[in-house]
Amino acid sequence: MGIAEAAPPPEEYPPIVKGASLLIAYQLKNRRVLLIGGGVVASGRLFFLLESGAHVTIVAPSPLEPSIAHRLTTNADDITWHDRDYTGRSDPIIVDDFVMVLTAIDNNPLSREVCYMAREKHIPVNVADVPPECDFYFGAQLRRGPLQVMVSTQGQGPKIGAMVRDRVIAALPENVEEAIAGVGELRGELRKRAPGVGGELGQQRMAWMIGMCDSWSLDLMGDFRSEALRNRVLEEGWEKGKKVVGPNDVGQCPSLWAERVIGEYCSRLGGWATVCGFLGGITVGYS
Ligand SMILES: C[C@@]1(CC(=O)O)c2cc3[nH]c(cc4nc(cc5[nH]c(cc(n2)[C@H]1CCC(=O)O)[C@@](C)(CC(=O)O)[C@@H]5CCC(=O)O)C(CC(=O)O)=C4CCC(=O)O)c(CCC(=O)O)c3CC(=O)O
Ligand SMILES: NC(=O)C1=CN([C@@H]2O[C@H](COP(=O)(O)OP(=O)(O)OC[C@H]3O[C@@H](n4cnc5c(N)ncnc54)[C@H](O)[C@@H]3O)[C@@H](O)[C@H]2O)C=CC1
Repeated sequence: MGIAEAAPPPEEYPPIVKGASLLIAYQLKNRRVLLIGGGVVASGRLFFLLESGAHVTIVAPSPLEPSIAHRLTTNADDITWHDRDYTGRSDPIIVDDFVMVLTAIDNNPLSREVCYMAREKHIPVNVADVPPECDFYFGAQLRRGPLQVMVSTQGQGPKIGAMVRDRVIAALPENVEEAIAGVGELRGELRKRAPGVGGELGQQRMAWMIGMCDSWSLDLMGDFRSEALRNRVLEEGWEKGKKVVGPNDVGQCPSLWAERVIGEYCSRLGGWATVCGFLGGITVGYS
């Protein structure tokens, strides 16, 4: 089929509205990052860098912001600290040795100099005090285990970004981490039963996972951490014609009403399996 034939009518494509950032989840594990500055902003940068598994070289004179001093003791292997001012082009520490450079100093001209040094070497740079010189911005973030959300306002309203982030936190289901863990394990086992990359099988795997996620509410997907339930949906669903099986098909959840009314008791009583089984007089066959 030719490209023209396959393409839907142009009005179905969203228009391109330039001026956005590219939001990506950058992998920094064991990569070396240069952080210049030791104040409040640097302390926030350090936290996120350490959580991402980076090795951070800090250049900043004493005294450091207290949380940075604390991380030096708790994460000694992940941080190299040079207790002095960074001097720009004349400094023995060169940007070439890092995959990313961050400045968080109260010195605009030096920040710009570091920025140009990094640009010359095509190393991505964030300059906290000079937004136009940033290759990337930080944003307001939240993390629940594997779940991460970042809000960006294109440099215009960072505090609004933080306020929106707080609303997202309030709207998150309590057990979203469990749901992700459950779905992660289900995907892993599906891959074992149906290995391989791409092709028709890949399409079928993806269609089945999408169907499963659509059929199970976020509140219930944590139950996929049960091996017995995973086996059951794989046996009764995937193995039988790639059929999507919902919670009702496996006696999992009577209704959204029940979900609301008894949800809070679930953890105490050992999870939805116990509660749904008890209410419906059903033995669901897993714990
Ligand atoms: C461009 C960017 C570059 C970058 O830092 O990457 C940048 C730049 C600047 N911020 C400044 C000020 C403030 N920044 C915050 C807060 C945050 N700023 C963050 C990101 C960003 N800030 C990037 C754009 C993000 C986006 O697009 O949304 C957050 C989201 C993430 C983080 O820093 O980790 C974090 C909230 C995190 C949280 O709460 O969790 C507050 C509020 C507060 O502190 O409570 C204020 C005071 C209020 C105000 O000024 O609005 C100034 C000084 C302005 C001046 O001198 O007047 C500059 C420089 C300038 O604008 O020139
Ligand atoms: N991106 C953001 O979220 C925000 C950015 N800013 C900007 O970030 C900059 C830093 O803010 P803060 O951390 O609050 O300032 P701060 O005054 O608390 O810290 C500045 C740090 O830079 C260090 N420093 C100064 N010259 C240095 C050099 N040559 N080499 C190494 N370290 C040096 C100081 O010793 C100090 O540790 C400010 O210029 C401000 O405009 C401010 C608030 C928020």
